[in-house]
Amino acid sequence: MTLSTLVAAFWAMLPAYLPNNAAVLFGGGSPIDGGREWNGKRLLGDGKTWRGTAAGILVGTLTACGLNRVAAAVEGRTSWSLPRFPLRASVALAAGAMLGDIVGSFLKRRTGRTRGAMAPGLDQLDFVAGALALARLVAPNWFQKTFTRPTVAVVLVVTPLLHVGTNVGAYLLGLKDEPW
Ligand SMILES: CC(C)=CCC/C(C)=C/CC/C(C)=C/CC/C(C)=C/COC[C@@H](COP(=O)(O)O)OC/C=C(\C)CC/C=C(\C)CC/C=C(\C)CCC=C(C)C
Ligand SMILES: Nc1ccn([C@@H]2O[C@H](COP(=O)(O)OP(=O)(O)OP(=O)(O)O)[C@@H](O)[C@H]2O)c(=O)n1
Ligand SMILES: [Mg+2]
Repeated sequence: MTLSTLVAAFWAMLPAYLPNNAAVLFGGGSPIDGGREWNGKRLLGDGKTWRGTAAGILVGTLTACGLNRVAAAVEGRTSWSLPRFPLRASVALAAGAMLGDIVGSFLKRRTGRTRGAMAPGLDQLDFVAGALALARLVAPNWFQKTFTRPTVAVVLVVTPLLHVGTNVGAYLLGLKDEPW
C-alpha cells in the first residue's frame, strides 16, 4: 500500500465520503419513507430524510467539481495521480453513497434494529458499495481507470477506520447522538 495509492483512493472517494458528513450536518425534516412500515417495522426510519439526502448529493457533487479545480491547479507540481471527475461520475459517487446508506438503513430495519442502532461493517461500507456500484454503472471506463484493484482494496481497508474516526469526532462534538 503505497502513499500514492492511499492519496488516490482518498481523493477518489471524497465525493462519496463528504455526502455522509453533509447529511449529518444538514439532515433532518421529512423522512424519505414518510413514516411507512413493513411488517410492523419502519421501511427506513427517521434517520433518512429528503433534506439530508439532497444535501449529501449536492455536497458530494460540488466536492468533485472542487477537486477537479485543485487537480488542475497542481498539475505538474505533484507526482500523485489525482483523478479528475466527469460530472456523471461525480453525481454517481455522491448519489450512490446516499443510496447505499439508504439500503443499509432498509436492511437494518428488516433485522429489527431501531434507528441509530449499530450494524458493524454495514454502517461503514454500505455507502461505499452504493457509490462504487453506481459510478461503475454510469461511468464504466472512468471507473475502471480510477478504481483499480489496489485502490479498491485500500478503500475497503481505510474507509472503516475513517468512518469510525469521524463518527467519534462528530459524537464528541455533539453532532451525532451516537459515536457510530
Ligand atoms: C480519520 C480519523 C482516524 C480521525 C478523524 C477525526 C476527524 C476528522 C473528526 C472530524 C469530525 C467532524 C466534525 C467532521 C466534520 C464533518 C462531520 C459532521 C462528520 C460526521 O459524519 C460522520 C459520518 C456520518 O456517516 P454515517 O451517516 O454513515 O454514520 O461520516 C462518515 C465518514 C465517512 C463517510 C468516511 C470518512 C469521511 C472523511 C474522511 C471526510 C472527513 C472530512 C472532513 C472532516 C473535512 C475535511 C475535508 C477534506 C477535503 C479533507
Ligand atoms: N439520507 C440521510 C442520511 C443521514 N441523515 C442524517 O444523518 C444522521 C446520521 O446518519 P446515519 O448514521 O446513517 O443514520 P442513523 O440515525 O444512524 O439511522 P440508521 O440506523 O438508519 O442508520 C441521521 O440521523 C440523519 O439525521 C439524513 O438526514 N439523511
Ligand atoms: Mg448511524
